[in-house]
Amino acid sequence: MYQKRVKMGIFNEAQKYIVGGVNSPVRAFKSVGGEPPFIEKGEGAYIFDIEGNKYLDYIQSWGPLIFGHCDKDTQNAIIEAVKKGVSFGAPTKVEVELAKEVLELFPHLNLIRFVNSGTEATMSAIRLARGYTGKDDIIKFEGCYHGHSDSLLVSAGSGAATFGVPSSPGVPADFTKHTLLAKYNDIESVKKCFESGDVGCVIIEPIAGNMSLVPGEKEFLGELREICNHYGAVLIFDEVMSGFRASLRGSFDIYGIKADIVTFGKVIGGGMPVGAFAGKKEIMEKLSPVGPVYQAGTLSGNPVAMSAGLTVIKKLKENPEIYKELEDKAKKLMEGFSETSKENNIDFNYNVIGSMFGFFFNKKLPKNFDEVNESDTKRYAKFHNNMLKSGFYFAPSAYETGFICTPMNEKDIENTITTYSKIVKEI
Ligand SMILES: Cc1ncc(COP(=O)(O)O)c(C=O)c1O
Ligand SMILES: N[C@H](C=O)CCC(=O)O
Repeated sequence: MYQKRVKMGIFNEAQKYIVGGVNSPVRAFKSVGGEPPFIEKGEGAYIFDIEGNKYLDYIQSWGPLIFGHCDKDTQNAIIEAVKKGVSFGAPTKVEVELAKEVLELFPHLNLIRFVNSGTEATMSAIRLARGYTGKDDIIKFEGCYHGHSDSLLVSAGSGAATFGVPSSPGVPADFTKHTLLAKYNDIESVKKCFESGDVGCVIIEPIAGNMSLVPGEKEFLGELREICNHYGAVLIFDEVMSGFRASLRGSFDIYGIKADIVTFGKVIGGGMPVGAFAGKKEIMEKLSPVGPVYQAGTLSGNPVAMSAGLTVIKKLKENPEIYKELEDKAKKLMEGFSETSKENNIDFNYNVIGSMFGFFFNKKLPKNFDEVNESDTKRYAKFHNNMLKSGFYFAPSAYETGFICTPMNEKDIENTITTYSKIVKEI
């Protein structure tokens, strides 16, 4: 496992050329301290850094790699696609195949558009919803993260929460005055927003994975659907993270609630840069070139990314039993952590949904962002450092979700629990 971190100075070197040494803030380890390992390769459940250290990887590229690193089927699909050419900027058959495979799963989603990231998917979905309803105001929820587009970077979770800049400088107040903020799992706060603005759309992570893991309550999400119907607002479920992760059909399998638009990313691209948004025909047909709402992308529907995504989605559809297996492993991990914490008088609470897990050093199980913020993030930092030193790679922020992949076995989970019981006195 972990040997030692030889100081190669690559992080210093990186900071000379790349802002903060990283290309996405949370990777810089600022909230947990220390230096990020630079990763050389992955293999199944494990990653290896450039100093030869091996880590059991509970991040899995922030969710996409449900079959772990270097899954042979995904790799082969990518290799075969690359052999034919990496990009054409023209339609390809594989886009149609992936679209069919995805839409087949959701009776309420008729058309899809592929983009290159989750950020693009949510940003475009919002534009479409505004174009469709003709109303500018949107409701978003505190602690939910939908990528970094201007109107959604308000009281956001994930890296924005980690770095204490939930509403970013550089976003003009004029751009965010149409973003109304509601409290997660609190329908009264939603009603107030509807009464105070001209709301055309509501965007939510039905299973919030960017303030650690906080699931929406079924009754709350049902009421949200009703209130959107009442006001003629478009309901967008952001399932960039939970899609094909929480279960095969994401929140739809769990709550049975039909959003008007659903955004996808991560798993749908098998680790390649992909996002997508899908919705009801009458809404999606407002999108260019059929309708007037403009949206485009030079590399959108990239054949290499589509081939990776197609392979992963087909594999998941053929093996739906894996979700139960992944959930059992996640539960085992969290129960083990919980018992150890209890024995050591440490406040600990957790959530598990499918292959996703989130835990809080907190007396109670949080239901919204305010309650998440009551968690002990200093203790999380110590947890993170000690586990990393022992060869276990957890998210470098208390505001992120953890992921189980299929190559993780019982022994991996047991080793993680045993290691936690060894380091628990240090936190
Ligand atoms: C729920 C959710 N929406 C949107 C995004 C943005 O996706 P991306 O980082 O691919 O732009 C993320 C992750 O970052 C996410 O977790
Ligand atoms: N929470 C984010 C994605 O889900 C973390 C990834 C990133 O911002 O780099």
